[in-house]
Amino acid sequence: MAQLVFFSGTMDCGKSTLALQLDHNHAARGRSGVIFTQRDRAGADVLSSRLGLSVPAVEVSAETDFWDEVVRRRSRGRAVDYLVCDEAQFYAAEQVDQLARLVDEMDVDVFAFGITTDFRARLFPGSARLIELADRVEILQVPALCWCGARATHNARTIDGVMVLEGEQVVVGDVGVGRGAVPGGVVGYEVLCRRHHMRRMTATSARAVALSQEGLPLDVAACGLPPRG
Ligand SMILES: Nc1ncnc2c1ncn2[C@@H]1O[C@H](COP(=O)(O)OP(=O)(O)O)[C@@H](O)[C@H]1O
Ligand SMILES: Cc1cn([C@H]2C[C@H](O)[C@@H](COP(=O)(O)O)O2)c(=O)[nH]c1=O
Repeated sequence: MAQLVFFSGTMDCGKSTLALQLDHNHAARGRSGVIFTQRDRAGADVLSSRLGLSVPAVEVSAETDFWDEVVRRRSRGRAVDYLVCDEAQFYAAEQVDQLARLVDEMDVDVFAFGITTDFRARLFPGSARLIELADRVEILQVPALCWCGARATHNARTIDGVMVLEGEQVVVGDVGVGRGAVPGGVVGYEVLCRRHHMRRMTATSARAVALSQEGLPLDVAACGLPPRG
């Protein structure tokens, strides 16, 4: 029986890499799939992983109807056994409904990949609907890490290096500083554990605190402050 599976996590935890691996393994067994993505950092019509692999993909827009996409391909005689759907956090709730319908009524496996929450720790619409509808939500096995060494569970946005909690929900960018831009400055992202997301403590700000405490009779290492680098 086909399934709707949501592989979820923070930025930079290996989702796109896993998407490419799943596609490879299913294709190797003669199954026929279609790869979709939206707003990949590498540009339109491509699914890219930070490990260096990228493949052509169908760009999802607000007009995309997944049901129609599959019907069109099948009516041309092409098999569609599964869909790989990357950056699914950006999909509309109705598009996730279409994916669930494809699983139930056309027996198409859907493997969706996306970040759960935005920089304010609020669910994206696509992720919220996937959590509501998926047969399974899978958390990736190799965790991305916060600067303190704990598993990263949240995504922080920085503008000119400073963590922010205001702004548009969608700003394409990468972990690290300086790979996206908004009118107010240069956007970066950093993955953090919940404790440090709630304290607005990025690696940079934690290092600044550590420096300001230098010379105090405090065991800084015991406080879990980040290494200098
Ligand atoms: N140079 C590298 N060597 C080994 N692993 C790397 C390297 N660069 C990135 N990675 C791995 O790739 C992961 C990011 O993969 P990617 O699929 O692009 O993430 P996501 O789609 O979740 O944002 C990192 O968590 C890390 O494990
Ligand atoms: C937290 C957050 C992220 N984004 C964007 C930034 C990236 O372009 C993607 C996530 O891609 P990844 O392959 O998982 O790294 O989402 C955003 O638009 N808004 C946010 O709040």
